[in-house]
Amino acid sequence: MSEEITVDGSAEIANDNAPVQQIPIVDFSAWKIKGDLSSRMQVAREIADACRKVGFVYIVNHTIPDSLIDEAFQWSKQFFALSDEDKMTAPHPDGWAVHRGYSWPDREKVSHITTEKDEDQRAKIMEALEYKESYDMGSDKNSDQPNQWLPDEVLPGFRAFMTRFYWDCFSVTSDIMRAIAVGIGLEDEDHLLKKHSGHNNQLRLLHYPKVPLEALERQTVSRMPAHSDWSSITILFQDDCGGLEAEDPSQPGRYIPATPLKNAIVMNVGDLLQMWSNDYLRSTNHRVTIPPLSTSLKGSDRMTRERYSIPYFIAPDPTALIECLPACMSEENPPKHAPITQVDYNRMRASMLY
Ligand SMILES: O=C(O)CCC(=O)C(=O)O
Ligand SMILES: [Fe+2]
Repeated sequence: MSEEITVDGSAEIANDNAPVQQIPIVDFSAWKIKGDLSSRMQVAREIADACRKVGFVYIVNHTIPDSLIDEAFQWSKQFFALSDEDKMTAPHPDGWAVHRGYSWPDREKVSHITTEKDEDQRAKIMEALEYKESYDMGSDKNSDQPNQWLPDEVLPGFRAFMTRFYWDCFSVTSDIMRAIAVGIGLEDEDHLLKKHSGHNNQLRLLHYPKVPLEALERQTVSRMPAHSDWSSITILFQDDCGGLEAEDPSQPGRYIPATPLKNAIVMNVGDLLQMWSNDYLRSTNHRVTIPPLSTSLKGSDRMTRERYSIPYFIAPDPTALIECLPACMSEENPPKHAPITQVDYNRMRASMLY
């Protein structure tokens, strides 16, 4: 038996005191059956529970068809297979203010915002080459973050597909946010969603090229250093390479592999939802490191596999105020964070990235 903290910060007795060792899997199919209130509640509770204990959850039987996910990865592969010259027709603008377009290897510095606490490790992370390339997109209606599309003749159909995929991702994440709202006891399932028009989200294609395993082992090269996301929530699709890991909140410094599960959504809580919920839900640190099935070669010839992933970050509208939800505070558990707008929080975090 152990003491557990409830949504308003009071304590209750619970049986489950086992160390968190894996990322829970939630079957989302019952959420879609509108009349079935008790099954919907069960899904909502399972997701909220995972967000509280681990901050990461696999969601299966969601509404994004497998064929669409496959197609997204095919487009991503085609994009990254373009010549450097072609990719550079849509470069990430200088500076941090616009986070759109193509970032070549080591351009974006997640090391600058790493959550790694060990001093020696931090020093290594700062020196390592961040060997990933990315392409970021958003809503065409977001004038603060203008898209950097490729000229259509460079990859015909790419823009149309990605625009559609962006809104399909928003549709499923809207449902996930509704479930989270219900799961943490909010009366209005749209409460969180009301601050999210969808125009401030970010769809990102990521490619981690193959790299000598020794370079990752010696940490002269990194894939993605440990960090938290500054979204409300993030969903992610990944190929079968592996290497994504989430820090175990109950054992800081210990990482749990987010082993690829075909077509599952990997969902994680971002900093904003953690702040909204007064730290009840966890914005868990995560990183991309050596994939488990890395090599068939020997010595310095050993190569890791290349890896593709597609995260989608949900953010509230820029002027939305992130302040503690009344349901998540009490006299004994007052708000832990000063209210802040999305745009201010984003500025604080993004300004260190480029
Ligand atoms: O590539 C991945 O699996 C993780 C990406 C990620 O954490 C991010 O872009 O914030
Ligand atoms: Fe992340």
